[in-house]
Amino acid sequence: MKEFKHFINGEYVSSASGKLFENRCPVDNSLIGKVHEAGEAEVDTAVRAAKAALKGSWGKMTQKQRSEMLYKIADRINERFDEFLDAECLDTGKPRSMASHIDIPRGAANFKEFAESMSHPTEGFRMDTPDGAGALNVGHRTPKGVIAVVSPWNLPLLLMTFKVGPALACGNTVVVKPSEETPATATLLGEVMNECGVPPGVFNVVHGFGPDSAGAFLTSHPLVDAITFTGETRTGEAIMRAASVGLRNVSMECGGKNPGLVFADCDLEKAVGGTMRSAFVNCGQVCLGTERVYVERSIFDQFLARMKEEVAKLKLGRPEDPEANFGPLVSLEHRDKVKSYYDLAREEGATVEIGGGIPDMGAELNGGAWIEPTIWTGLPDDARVVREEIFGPCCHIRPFDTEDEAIALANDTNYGLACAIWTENSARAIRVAQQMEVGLAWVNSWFLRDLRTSFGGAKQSGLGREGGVHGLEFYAETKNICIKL
Ligand SMILES: NC(=O)C1=CN([C@@H]2O[C@H](COP(=O)(O)OP(=O)(O)OC[C@H]3O[C@@H](n4cnc5c(N)ncnc54)[C@H](O)[C@@H]3O)[C@@H](O)[C@H]2O)C=CC1
Ligand SMILES: O=C(O)/C=C/C=C(\O)C(=O)O
Repeated sequence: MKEFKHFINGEYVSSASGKLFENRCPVDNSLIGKVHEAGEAEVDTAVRAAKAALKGSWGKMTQKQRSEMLYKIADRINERFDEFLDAECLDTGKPRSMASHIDIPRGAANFKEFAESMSHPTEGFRMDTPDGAGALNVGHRTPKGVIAVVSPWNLPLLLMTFKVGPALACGNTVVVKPSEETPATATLLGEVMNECGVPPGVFNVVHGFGPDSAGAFLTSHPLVDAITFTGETRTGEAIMRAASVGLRNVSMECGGKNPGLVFADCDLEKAVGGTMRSAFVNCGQVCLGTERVYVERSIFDQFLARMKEEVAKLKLGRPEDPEANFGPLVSLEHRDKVKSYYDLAREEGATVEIGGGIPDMGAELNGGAWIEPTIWTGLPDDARVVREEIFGPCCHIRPFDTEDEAIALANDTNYGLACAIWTENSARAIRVAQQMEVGLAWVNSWFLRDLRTSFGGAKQSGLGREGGVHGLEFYAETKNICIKL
């Protein structure tokens, strides 16, 4: 049986308390291994190691040397691709076909893409002074310090490295608290760090839960300088409260209840294909996923019929099944949550167009966290199923009559992460995208990611932007140096 230890100061260490928790595979609920749960002592050791590393050889490296190290990390992840793939698929149950195209390549790319972050030009202004000699203002960046990275289970390696990459590129050190559901790839990354010569203390991992556990101990640790988080909005609020002590900076990518807007002038097959992906890929466990679909009335029946045809074709199966494109949810606990929304949808008056239950996967897999991909129609706009993030393979499809109505419906939410607009009319696409209250508006696409672009949410979907140079605002401290001439 596997044992997942903390990675602190370049070494794998157990918890002094001897506390362990189980890590189970959602495919069949089999036991993968036991995970050490960090107490305050391990978190403190990790944070202090990270603090000390800032002053060691890491802190003295040039930007070029750090970039070279990040390239090496990316290359090493790619060399150990299959180990990362196995670990991610075992923890999450997701199809290998998906993880090998998205999770692991992006996990590596996140180090390469952000390697040069700090070399982005800083601002400079010459100013006049009364004596006529003038002064020069030069922006100067320094690392922020120890960054706490609290990451979720849906795209474990991808979302963790999306934070670790730029944090290291900017010269910080990190303490990662991966989700308790998915400890494997963060643990494996420790080996890669050592193989690439990353100095001890630069990258640390502590395992455990949120409240009264590693997550809370880490985010309230006074030597943590900033916290980056991806997960549920309510967890984000708890972390902000912890960060308010000592006025630490936070970057938050939180929940979504993202709309898809399908206009009659769309390319129907593109819209169906894109909406299928946005609602059902990764079993609907993507914060950017579409859970509300608004379709212009004249094509509503046709669109719905095509979606049902495509859902019926989804092939549920084990990660290694080459035909399977749909895995289980991450855990039985999360399955219970999603299933409770399936039940609620019926109570709220939905028509279940397809799915709505737990599939019979056969004796070997029935213990797993399987759930049917589901489409509903007929719910009122104030139904909880239409308003709350479910984070499962489901969507509600509703007709609209005018562009203004579609925009109003789409924006009628506390969230504001992403949207997908389907139309072949470019003027409409731009007009609608500009009015969407979101951080990410996709037109005739979804989850198409250029890592140089800004990433983050509006309203209760997040705080701040990461990605490209936008991450510099968070991962680096900018100081203005004013030189009197
Ligand atoms: N990418 C996203 O936007 C994600 C959204 N979710 C949403 O959140 C719901 C709940 O899933 P969870 O895994 O429970 O998400 P969560 O937001 O509770 O967990 C995310 C991370 O935060 C940590 N955490 C939890 N409470 C904490 C606290 N008080 N202080 C510090 N760290 C804390 C967790 O251990 C985990 O590492 C899902 O059903 C889904 O709706 C979940 C995962 C990812
Ligand atoms: O492409 C990214 O950087 C992130 C994608 C997905 C999420 O953020 C998420 O599901 O949380």
